[in-house]
Amino acid sequence: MMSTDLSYWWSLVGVVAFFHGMLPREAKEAVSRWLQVLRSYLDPYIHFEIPEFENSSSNELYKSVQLHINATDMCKSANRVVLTRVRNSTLTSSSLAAGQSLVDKFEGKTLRWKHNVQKVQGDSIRGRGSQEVSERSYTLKIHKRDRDCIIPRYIDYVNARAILYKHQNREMQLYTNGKTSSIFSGGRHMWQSVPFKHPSTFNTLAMEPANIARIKGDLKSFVEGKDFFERVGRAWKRGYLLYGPPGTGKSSMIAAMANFLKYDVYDLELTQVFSNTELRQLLIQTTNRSIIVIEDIDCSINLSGQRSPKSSSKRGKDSSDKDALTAEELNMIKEDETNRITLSGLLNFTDGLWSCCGDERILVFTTNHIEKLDDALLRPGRMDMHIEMSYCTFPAFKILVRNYLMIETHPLFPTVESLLVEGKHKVTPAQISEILILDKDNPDMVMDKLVAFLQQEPEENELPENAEAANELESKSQAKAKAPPSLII
Ligand SMILES: Nc1ncnc2c1ncn2[C@@H]1O[C@H](COP(=O)(O)OP(=O)(O)OP(=O)(O)O)[C@@H](O)[C@H]1O
Repeated sequence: MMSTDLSYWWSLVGVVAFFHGMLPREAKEAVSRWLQVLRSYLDPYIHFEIPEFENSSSNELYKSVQLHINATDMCKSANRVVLTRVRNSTLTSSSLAAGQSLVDKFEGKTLRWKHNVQKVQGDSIRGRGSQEVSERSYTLKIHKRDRDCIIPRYIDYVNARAILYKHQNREMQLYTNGKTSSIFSGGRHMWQSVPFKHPSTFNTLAMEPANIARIKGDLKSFVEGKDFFERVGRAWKRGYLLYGPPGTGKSSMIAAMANFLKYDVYDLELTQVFSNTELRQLLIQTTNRSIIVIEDIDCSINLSGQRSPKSSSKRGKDSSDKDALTAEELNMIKEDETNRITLSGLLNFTDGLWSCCGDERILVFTTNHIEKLDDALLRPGRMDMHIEMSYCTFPAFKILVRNYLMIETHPLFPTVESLLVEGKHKVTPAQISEILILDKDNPDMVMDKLVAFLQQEPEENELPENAEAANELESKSQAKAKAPPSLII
């Protein structure tokens, strides 16, 4: 029945089109209007117009579509692409050339984007007469039956992709804390930033490849874990404790994490923070999707969590004996506690009430001496993953050689391997890097020097500690790391 109806309409359209050329102008226009109505009635698709408005916030959706088309690499399948700079941004993005269309898939449905560019006469500018300007829009073509079920979700998806694309292509920032001297801001604790351009990545990090894969996997599941964290009622944050001797790549690891996630880095200098209140003031200013770093946590400050003997003796009474104190003395103690930075104040941000301020935060603590850390910091739930940055192993050495000398193998590799495995003395990736950087164009000379370095007696190669001390430290560290584990690598 339906097909008979349609063929009837189509024959009618054919007849009208045949006589169309012979009609007078008014009749032609009327027929065109009639044909348009007919076409939209018969067309099973609906066309959404998304125009770009110059200097208007209402073109946000147009921008989002453009970024979404970039983010999904849809442009790769187009014949003609235009490179443009996204307005009010440093981003360069490719967009579809005028008239080009592309297909997108969402929840199993097919959607088609078309880019329209039309030249029109614009307003006169400074009396120079009207100018030709381009009016741009995207048309989204979608089957009428899918309209209501997917359009809201699809537009949310396009916007989310655009935000992600912008985030991943923006300039990252490295923040450090300081105090303003302005009398107006009353010496407020603030962050100052510089662009963050550290070249370290997970490809340049010398570390056991399996460990790198685990850390990358952990970070990935963290960023994709919004729903999970909500479901289990935990703050969307993750803590990493990096420990190991100097020069084993703790700072390089932080930079690699930041580059992998495209997160800003807040390098918190704890020695410049004097109370829990100041610490709170700083931490609530940090933005979502950032890494907050406290380096050398063991020596940043006394984080024992105990009241300082000085303040206790000043009051002449033990603060734990609170029943024996007057209300005034109790107030003084309370005030003193807020005026000092304590381990519990810091931990409040890792798993206390304040841990929920902001989303997608990563906390990284580093230390050269895990054995010196307070057990409270190592308890499960505090730092989710303990990562040991160790002396150079042979697989890690191969990564360094590949990066510095661009070679995958060398006749001296077995010698280096046996020297590293023998472990007569332990060398850090930093020490090896210092030799590998000598001459990138002369691998033979560099490898000779490296073997000579590894064959030196331990005391000759300027290790910070002798082998015995290093071993002792390591066994203490291992004992500490075995303490109630989070995830230990
Ligand atoms: N695992 C590593 N992979 C690649 N390069 C490394 C590694 N470890 C050290 N290096 C090299 O040594 C330099 C110093 O390393 P880095 O500062 O990351 O060590 P660290 O463990 O943070 O040291 P510290 O405890 O003294 O801060 C880096 O700039 C890098 O060139």
